[in-house]
Amino acid sequence: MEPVLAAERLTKRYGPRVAVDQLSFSAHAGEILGLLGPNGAGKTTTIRLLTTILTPTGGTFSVAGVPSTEPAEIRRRVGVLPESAGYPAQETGWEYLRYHGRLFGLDARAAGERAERLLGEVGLADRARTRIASYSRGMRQRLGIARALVNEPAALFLDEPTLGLDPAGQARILDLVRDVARRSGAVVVLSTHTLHEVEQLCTHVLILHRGKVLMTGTPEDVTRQAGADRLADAFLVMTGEAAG
Ligand SMILES: Nc1ncnc2c1ncn2[C@@H]1O[C@H](COP(=O)(O)OP(=O)(O)OP(=O)(O)O)[C@@H](O)[C@H]1O
Repeated sequence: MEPVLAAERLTKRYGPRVAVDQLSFSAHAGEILGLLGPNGAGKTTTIRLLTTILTPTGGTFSVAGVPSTEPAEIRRRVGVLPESAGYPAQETGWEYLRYHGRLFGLDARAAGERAERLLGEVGLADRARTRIASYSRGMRQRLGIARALVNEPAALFLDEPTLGLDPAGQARILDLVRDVARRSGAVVVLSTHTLHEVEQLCTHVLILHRGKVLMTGTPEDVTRQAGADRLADAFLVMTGEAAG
């Protein structure tokens, strides 16, 4: 089976600083890949490269077989919830999603229907016609995930999707991500600092440190390879060793 997402020595430099250093990995349909790493490890830069917001300084990647040399085509196949998304407060959730559907070329009716369906999928059907200004943070995050799904992407990127949410809000996002991966068959890549979230949700993990891949595999593989009992301990062992 061809990977949906593949990176080969993907690199991003800012002057002398290497934010992402020869990153290679692949992910297949239905996988949920957790990007882990301490602050500054390169998680956000990786997501920005793979969604074509940034241009690599080295290496290549592909999404659903489309090479990184065709960024416009990649953009049609990816969805992203950025680290801190802004929303038009005066619009309703439905208007917001319909607008994005139109941007991706749906006609008014199809875009309206897509908006309706997605709002249902993320548990916002009853708030479809209220202004985003009245949405809680958790609701906005779910709206952001719906927006990222408007173009039915092959790869969905979520940058710290549960940041700042209470435990119930976090659990709701995790259930939603699991549902999306199962229903759509998309590869989901999410960055997080919450290790128990990764243990509960991710089929694979990629641990980054100073822009390099320290380890990759299933959460169980990574835990075992680090000689730890829990992923959290494995993470500390690896990033601690690498830093020391
Ligand atoms: N525009 C930029 N100019 C210069 N350096 C940058 C820029 N963006 C990121 N960096 C550097 O690249 C490295 C990786 O940053 P990145 O934001 O990708 O890390 P991260 O793993 O997402 O961190 P966090 O967990 O804090 O969000 C850091 O050293 C950061 O300072």
